[in-house]
Amino acid sequence: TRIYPPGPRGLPLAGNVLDIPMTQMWLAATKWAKEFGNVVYLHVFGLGIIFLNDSETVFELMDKRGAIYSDRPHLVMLSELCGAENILAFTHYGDQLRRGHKLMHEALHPIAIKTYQPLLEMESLPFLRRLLSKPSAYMDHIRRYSGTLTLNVIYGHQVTSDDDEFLTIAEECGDLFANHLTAGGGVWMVDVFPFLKHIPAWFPGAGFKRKAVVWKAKFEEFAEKPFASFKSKTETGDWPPCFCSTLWQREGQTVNPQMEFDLKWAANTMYSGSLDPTITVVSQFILAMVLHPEVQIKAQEEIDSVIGTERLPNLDDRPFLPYTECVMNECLRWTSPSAVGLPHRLMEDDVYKGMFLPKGSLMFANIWAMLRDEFLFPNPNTFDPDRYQEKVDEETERKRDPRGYVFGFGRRRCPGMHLADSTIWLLMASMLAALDLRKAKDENGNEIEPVVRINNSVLT
Ligand code: HEM
Repeated sequence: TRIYPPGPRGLPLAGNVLDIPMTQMWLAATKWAKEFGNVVYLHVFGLGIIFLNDSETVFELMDKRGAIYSDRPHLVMLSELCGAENILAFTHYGDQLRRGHKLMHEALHPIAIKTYQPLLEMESLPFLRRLLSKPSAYMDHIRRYSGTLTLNVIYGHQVTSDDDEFLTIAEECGDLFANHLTAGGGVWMVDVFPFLKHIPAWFPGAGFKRKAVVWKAKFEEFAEKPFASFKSKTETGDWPPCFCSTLWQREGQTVNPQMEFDLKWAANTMYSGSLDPTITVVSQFILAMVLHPEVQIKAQEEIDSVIGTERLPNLDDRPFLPYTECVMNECLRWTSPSAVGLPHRLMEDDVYKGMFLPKGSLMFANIWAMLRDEFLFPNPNTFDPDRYQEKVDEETERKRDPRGYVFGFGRRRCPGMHLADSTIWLLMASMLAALDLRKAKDENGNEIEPVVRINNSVLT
């Protein structure tokens, strides 16, 4: 007989459909972990949903057995009807993904991203200026910084105004994606009952189909327009160095339709994948600094003493600013930008420590719980950058680096992690060097206590 991993007992047929919350899923997952252990099994109408709650299990399965743990679930609404299947984060494990990964890897490996360093540094000053002129709109400034930078790095497109056409499309698509398409956890009725996709759009109750037509067109515009603008430059040869130009040039005269398709979607994937998490980490950093002025002062003193007050920090300064590094580590850990990552779909039946893991199951790595491991991170709910200064052996040092978790695992691990790491460090260090981040004040001059609310959708 097959022994499934333990988990909450569900309804006879529908399974755990009532147990799975649509928001803050990591909190429920962490509660189950305490009750049931490192591997927790749930199912919804027979579809396995498995949480892996500790790093050893995740590395054992998602890394070492990556050959069968690297697919993504097939979501009819998201992938088929809205056309997101070409965005590589949702692409099935196979040739298209491999080609896309190869392109992204060429542009995003640690040495390649050094070429973007001047660009990153160039954008920090206008960002700080905008922040100083209107601090309350900080989220808009971070979004604009991140969007501007990504458009430049990927398409060589210079943003010159706030109403830049491509920034606007990216905003619209980001909003569609987070607040409409995946708002209910990314799962639609048509995902549970795929035959519904055949009902005509005019049919009563087929509102999802009418929405999908509009959203698909928007996503295609998002992939098409910046790429078309890049392509128009290839005719004159007047192109700044960027992800697209580097790969286009490498192909010489022989850019075939497949390469063009791959490049277009890899570029779009990088653009859509980079915006949200970068914005999340930087806003979490601002929150942490506002709540912990003593940490902010300590980091500012370090920066002032190492590089002085005459210039902004740059990436070459990074190795000489160890405390600032600890602050960044703790920002990545404390409210984890990605709490359960993106689900990996198990491609074959598997057995782990005697437990049967059925083919087709969705595997979630409980990053939130791993970053709250009391052995690696004592008092895990406390924001404490000093924890990284404590001397530990090499293995613990490696294990307590949050980068080993927040970017996901195995063959689907985030290809943008080195770029994200540099971008975020530079933003944090520049803000520490130039600004004092403090609580907002009300009309009577009293400080407003920030409300800490982490409320991501089910996927993040
Ligand atoms: C702090 C910033 C970021 C965080 C925390 C983050 C986190 C993640 C996570 C957790 C995944 C899923 C990994 C898995 O399935 O195991 C992922 C996938 C991905 N990320 Fe990131 N990411 C960040 C920034 C970026 C940037 C800057 C880019 C591009 C330039 C990017 C591109 C991607 C892509 C393309 C995927 C899909 C990979 C695949 O499915 O094969 N990310 N990221």
